[in-house]
Amino acid sequence: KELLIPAIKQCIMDVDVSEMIKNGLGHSMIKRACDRNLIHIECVNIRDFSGNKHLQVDDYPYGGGAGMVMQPQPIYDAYVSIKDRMEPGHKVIYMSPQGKVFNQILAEELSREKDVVLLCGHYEGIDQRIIEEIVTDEISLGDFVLTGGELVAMTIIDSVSRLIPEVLNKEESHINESFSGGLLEYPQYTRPPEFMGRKVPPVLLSGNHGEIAKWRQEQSYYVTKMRRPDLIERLEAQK
Ligand SMILES: CN(C)c1cccc(CNc2ccc(C(N)=O)cn2)c1
Repeated sequence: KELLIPAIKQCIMDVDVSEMIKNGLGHSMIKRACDRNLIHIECVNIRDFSGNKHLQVDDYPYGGGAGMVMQPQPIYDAYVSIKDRMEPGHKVIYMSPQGKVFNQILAEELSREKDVVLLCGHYEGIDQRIIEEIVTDEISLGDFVLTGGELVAMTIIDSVSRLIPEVLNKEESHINESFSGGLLEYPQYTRPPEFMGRKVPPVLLSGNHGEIAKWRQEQSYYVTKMRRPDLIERLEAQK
């Protein structure tokens, strides 16, 4: 049964943070998807494989310098403890500032994978040899540094899970279509019709669905042009 469950199966991470991942992902969408066996998330603690009584998983960097580096052996042993339960050819993704910047296209690719391992490093990173030995892809959320890769893993889990069929209910699933047009979202309004003296654009109250769709397309294009002209260029390059 467990092997038949698609999508994200394994997060390899540090001991004191796996609770954060489980709790952080406890919120409704992910929990509901797990309960319905649409996704399966397991956390493996690298510290359980440290091999010494101090549960040490990091060490001083060769060549000196500040910070600590995670040793290769505990990570390797943690990976070996799960790899035979994974689909052959599964990706092992290491989250680091040196990785490929994550985006919706990459999220969609990952949502089609059966099994994915997310390797969360702490400290100043992990020994290069474990990257060469087991890592297939490196992903970054952007140009900033976190204390560990766990929050990156949670972000990837959330953005990928919501793309898996059936995870979002029918109301929620329209959201994917709007972004996947490559443009940013148009402004959204709901009740009341006037708030703090600000009215809802009349077209949205007109019931004229053709006009509404036209207004939304114009707004998406305008918002994108103003805030992310790079996305417009990318769209035009694709034509
Ligand atoms: C060299 N160094 C500091 C480092 C190297 C590897 C992992 C980590 C763990 N922290 C992370 C991970 C990812 C990101 C991101 N931008 O996706 C930000 N921080 C830090």
